[in-house]
Amino acid sequence: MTQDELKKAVGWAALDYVQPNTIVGVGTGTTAAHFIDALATRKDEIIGTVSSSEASTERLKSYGIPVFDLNKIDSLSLYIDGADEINPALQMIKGGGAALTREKIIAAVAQTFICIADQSKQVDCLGHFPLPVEVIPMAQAYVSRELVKLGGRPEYRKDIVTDNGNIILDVYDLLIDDPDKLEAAINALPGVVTVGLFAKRGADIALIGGENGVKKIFRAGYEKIVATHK
Ligand SMILES: O=C[C@H](O)[C@H](O)[C@H](O)COP(=O)(O)O
Repeated sequence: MTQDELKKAVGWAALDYVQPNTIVGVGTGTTAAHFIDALATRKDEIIGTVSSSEASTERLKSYGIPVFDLNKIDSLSLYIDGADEINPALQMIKGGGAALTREKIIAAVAQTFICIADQSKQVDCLGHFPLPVEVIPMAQAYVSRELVKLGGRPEYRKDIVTDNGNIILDVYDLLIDDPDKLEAAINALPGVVTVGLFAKRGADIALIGGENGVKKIFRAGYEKIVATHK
């Protein structure tokens, strides 16, 4: 199977976790796009969605799926999104598509975060994928110097302005042996909007697509959440 076929398999597998009469949090990227395609087949059962990017909002709306303002939502039971890397503790690097900040906000609101990814995203230790950091433009040089002090090699991502009007620094050569500590350290730098390290709030369930089908990995306590729709 191609990587895109594996992404499609997990995007459609996630559909079984969607409950009728709920609002669904929708992520960004090529894997999340497959989930949106799947969700469109059940659009009349759900109330609507909240979206983590303009790109996903556009795709959702192209199917006639309502997209709500997160500020109008009291609670969110489910968020489904991809990842660039995921470790055995279900901590992730995200932001390859520059949507990390809105993704992190929705992940924080959601009761359950299901990560959908093909098997190439599974790693023992995070950091092979360059770590995206969303930065306010005037802080680019300062934040870059601080990221070097933290052991990384930041590179400005050319031709990208985030949905929030900011820039992305991709940080290479980081050995992320303590994801919680690094997430807190980078988020504390003035000028940083968000780091794409999802350590404190990782995924609760991972659906990993491989040659032998979709493997499910649960954070302790989340095994009780089962796919109910068939
Ligand atoms: O900013 C983008 C997101 O974090 C994506 O979920 C991540 O980059 C994975 O994307 P894809 O599903 O295209 O591999």
